[in-house]
Amino acid sequence: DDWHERGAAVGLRQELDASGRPVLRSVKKGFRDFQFGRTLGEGSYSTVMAATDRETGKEFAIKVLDKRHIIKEKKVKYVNVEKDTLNRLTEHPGVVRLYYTFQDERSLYFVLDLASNGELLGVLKRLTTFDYECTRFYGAEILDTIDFMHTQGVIHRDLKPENVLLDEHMHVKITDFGTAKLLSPSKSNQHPDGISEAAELLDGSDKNKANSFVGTAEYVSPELLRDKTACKASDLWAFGCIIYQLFAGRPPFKAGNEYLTFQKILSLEYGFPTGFPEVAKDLVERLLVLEPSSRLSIEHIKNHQFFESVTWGRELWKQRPPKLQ
Ligand SMILES: O=C(O)[C@@H]1CCC(=O)N(CCc2ccc(Cl)cc2)[C@H]1c1ccccc1Cl
Repeated sequence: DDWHERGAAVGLRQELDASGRPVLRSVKKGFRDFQFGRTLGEGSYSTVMAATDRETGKEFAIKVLDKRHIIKEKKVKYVNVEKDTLNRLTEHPGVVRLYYTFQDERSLYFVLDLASNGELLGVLKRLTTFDYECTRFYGAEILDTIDFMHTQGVIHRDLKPENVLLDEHMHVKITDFGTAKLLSPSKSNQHPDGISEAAELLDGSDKNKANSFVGTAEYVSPELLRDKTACKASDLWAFGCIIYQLFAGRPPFKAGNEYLTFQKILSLEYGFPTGFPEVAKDLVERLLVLEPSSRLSIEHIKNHQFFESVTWGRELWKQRPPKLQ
């Protein structure tokens, strides 16, 4: 892999074995190779720290998990899901990249991209709401990334503005895949081809349905609440909530406590504030639909009038993001 080439290129001291043959070892690094900096975020099972590679000066975000806590809370499965998901989702600009992992007796470490402009939620809170152009641009980058995840057979299951990070150029980097659902390879790279996709959605018998996990109250889908199953369309429900929130400055379903929020979701109890753009309203209304198979597919969302002027694909990520004001 490129770590060896990189190692050779920068002239790392080359170990030689007894007979003088170069010992090829992965240039994977460990705790001592980094200068740890500020804490970027605290999760229930992890802490993310900024860290600089002492040798190259490159900055990373390192997610640190305490083994004892993970084992005590029976979350070992999530650790492996996050690693396997990130390893499957390489090479897309909208997904935070996992360079490598390492461990010591106490902790596990994930060496990730540093998205230096933090969470989309933070920017939204500072601005209160996004204008049409910014909502369309960030909505497009998030949708393009969801499309990539789904074709790779990954359902994120906890999409929300806190999990949409912004890199140094203000492009989207989606993170936090510990609660993702990896579909079996057969169900991965298909676009909604009608029969099998619809069947997977409708009869709920498909074994790829997730269970025993509920995302963040405001963005959780009705099917997850009703029958504890998540499917690709569950990410599109969350996408609808995010588009609504960028324009309205708050999520569509929010009540005094989780139970009341769940009730609003299951009864589709939400409204649009005055001034909510009609075209965006139409899109959101076709995503916040109780029946998952009746929600717009990604292709239909891309062709919706709201995204009329967007050029999808690689071009999207080469554009300079609109000024957030
Ligand atoms: O899959 C891997 O990359 C290695 C394989 C070898 C290994 O021991 N681990 C750690 C396994 C593990 C997972 C959870 C806990 Cl709480 C403790 C150990 C894995 C690991 C190391 C560092 C970070 C994450 C993981 Cl899953």
